[in-house]
Amino acid sequence: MPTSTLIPSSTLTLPSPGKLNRMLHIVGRRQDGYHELQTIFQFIDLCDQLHFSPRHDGVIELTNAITGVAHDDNLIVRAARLLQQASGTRLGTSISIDKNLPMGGGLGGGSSNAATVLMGLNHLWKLGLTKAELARLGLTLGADVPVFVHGHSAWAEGVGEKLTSVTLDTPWFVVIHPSVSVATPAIFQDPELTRDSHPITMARALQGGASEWRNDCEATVKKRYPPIAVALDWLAQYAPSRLTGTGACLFAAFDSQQAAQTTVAGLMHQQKHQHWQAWVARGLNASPLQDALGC
Ligand SMILES: C[C@](O)(CO)[C@H](O)COP(=O)(O)OP(=O)(O)OC[C@H]1O[C@@H](n2ccc(N)nc2=O)[C@H](O)[C@@H]1O
Ligand SMILES: Nc1ncnc2c1ncn2[C@@H]1O[C@H](COP(=O)(O)OP(=O)(O)OP(=O)(O)O)[C@@H](O)[C@H]1O
Repeated sequence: MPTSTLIPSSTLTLPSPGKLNRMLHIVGRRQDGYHELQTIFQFIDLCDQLHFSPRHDGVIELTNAITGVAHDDNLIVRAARLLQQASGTRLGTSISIDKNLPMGGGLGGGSSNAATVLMGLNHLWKLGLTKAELARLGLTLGADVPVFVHGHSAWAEGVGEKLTSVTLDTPWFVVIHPSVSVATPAIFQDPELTRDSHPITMARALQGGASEWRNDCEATVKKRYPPIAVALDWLAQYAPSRLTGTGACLFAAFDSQQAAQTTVAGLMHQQKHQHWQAWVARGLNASPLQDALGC
């Protein structure tokens, strides 16, 4: 690429955090097949990093491919093109990514990348769209995009787009990926999935607290993916363990960083689980993306 197509001195690096569903109830199914949820989202400090270089020539390109995702299907490219079309800007961008979040892991990595692109390019291209407008655009890319635009821990209803900010405890989490890949659509299509949980109020959900929280996808995911059941049981020896989204990642909350690190260190010594990935991550109420953009 000739360097003259880049706009000088305007490169930007922004974080793209993961999320956990601290609880997830499925309370119904819509005509279009999507499910009505009640969930509590919390961000974690495990992040991808996106690097943006705006361009004069209108081209949108991701300069380093993500294995297994075609360039034009990548949510990064799709989000940038969507915003370009919606705003009518003639600017483009080159984007590169440092990928740290496991794909298809229930941490919302693809959705978070899309939200970081919408927020980052709205800023770099000086478009002036509101968060509500960006969230509406983002929802067409994935049900989890709006919460990453919203940028605060939230109680969510609908398919996850009706958001109310909440303030949660911010424990240290152990997050485990038991190295299996879960297909989200297959879980939501499973006839045995619990999809008739009684709706509860936000106040009741928050009062219930961590020990009461459950994920309605867990039974179906455990049945279809036995290694996830093994990992949930392993982690439950140390603290109540739960699935995030439709998995494959699962997590447990600890009071201190050291307690979480000791648990991960114990896991690393177990030969039979060495193929699992594990992280210690801090729960956050404000998204690092909002902090980076100062909003
Ligand atoms: C389960 C969660 O991770 C909870 O945060 C999300 O709701 C999933 O969000 P996502 O990965 O952004 O999901 P999408 O890419 O929008 O949808 C993937 C597929 O999951 C199913 N799906 C997703 C969300 C939802 N509320 N109901 C559904 O039935 C649909 O079959 C859809 O085709
Ligand atoms: N930039 C991207 N990063 C990750 N996955 C992407 C991206 N673009 C497209 N995808 C596709 O989206 C799928 C889901 O990715 P993602 O990491 O968001 O899943 P997830 O963590 O399970 O999300 P959720 O919790 O929202 O279900 C991937 O398997 C991949 O095929």
